Amino acid sequence: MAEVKERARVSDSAPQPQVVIDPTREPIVVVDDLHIVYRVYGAGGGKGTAATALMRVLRRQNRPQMKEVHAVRGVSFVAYRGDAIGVIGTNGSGKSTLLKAIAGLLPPARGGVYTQGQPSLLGVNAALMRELSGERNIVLGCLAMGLTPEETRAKYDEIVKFADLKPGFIQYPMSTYSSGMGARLRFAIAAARTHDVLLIDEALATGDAKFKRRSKAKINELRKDAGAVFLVAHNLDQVEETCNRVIWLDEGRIRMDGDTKEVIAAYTEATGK
Ligand SMILES: Nc1ncnc2c1ncn2[C@@H]1O[C@H](COP(=O)(O)OP(=O)(O)OP(=O)(O)O)[C@@H](O)[C@H]1O
Repeated sequence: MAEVKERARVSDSAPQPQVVIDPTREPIVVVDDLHIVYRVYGAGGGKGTAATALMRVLRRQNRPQMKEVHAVRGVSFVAYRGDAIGVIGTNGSGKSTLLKAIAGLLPPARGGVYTQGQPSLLGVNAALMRELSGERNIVLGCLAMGLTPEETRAKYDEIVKFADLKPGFIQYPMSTYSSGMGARLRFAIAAARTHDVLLIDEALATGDAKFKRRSKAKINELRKDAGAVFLVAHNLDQVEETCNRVIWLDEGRIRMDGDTKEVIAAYTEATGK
């Protein structure tokens, strides 16, 4: 496994660490001074009671106030071919936002994301159709990922086997699945093809121990062909087992980026988790 150069730990107020470029490896994702800002309309206008609404009318504030949430604040790093990067941090530190931005689902307020190839975001909320059967979702999911009908047919059995649903469930609507079953099927579909950049957001959190073991093996397999894999997870064991590098986000900024064991040790010490 290629060595990832480590960056120094920084305090909250200090500027974020310099990006260390490794010219011997092929860059797959370049994130350059990325800022993501959400705009929340209606925020800051009190508790939304009739009285506050009346005040707004009297003050001729027709539009509710808008609040900005600066979720990612100047994040920069380079992910190289073969990297499996765990993204960790406390609730609200910006992990999911960073993944969505890499997937191209959120426009940067400043800076940019450059990827080699097409990023695929595999999240617990991945867009499968709840009212359709698992069977139909496999076919639609594969076609949506760009597989041909022949490739879809060839992959079908492997997907069903990997999802390992209870007998018969593959013909039932996904609305009848437990959250764990849905997550397994989504993961199985996404794992059916190789991805240039694979982004996994807590997808494995709902699986049982056996599924977690199998999905870890699958991620390692995907890693061989993928450009880079990103994994957001609260379960540090899972990150430790799967990733060769970890980015620790703190209030939208990179606190540390480097070797998995060292970053997790520093994070555990700082947060007591
Ligand atoms: N759609 C949204 N609109 C407004 N603010 C948002 C939205 N999504 C996230 N945020 C805010 O952006 C910040 C980062 O959220 P994000 O979900 O990226 O954090 P996270 O590290 O993934 O959190 P968690 O561990 O709880 O999943 C938080 O302050 C959150 O409240």
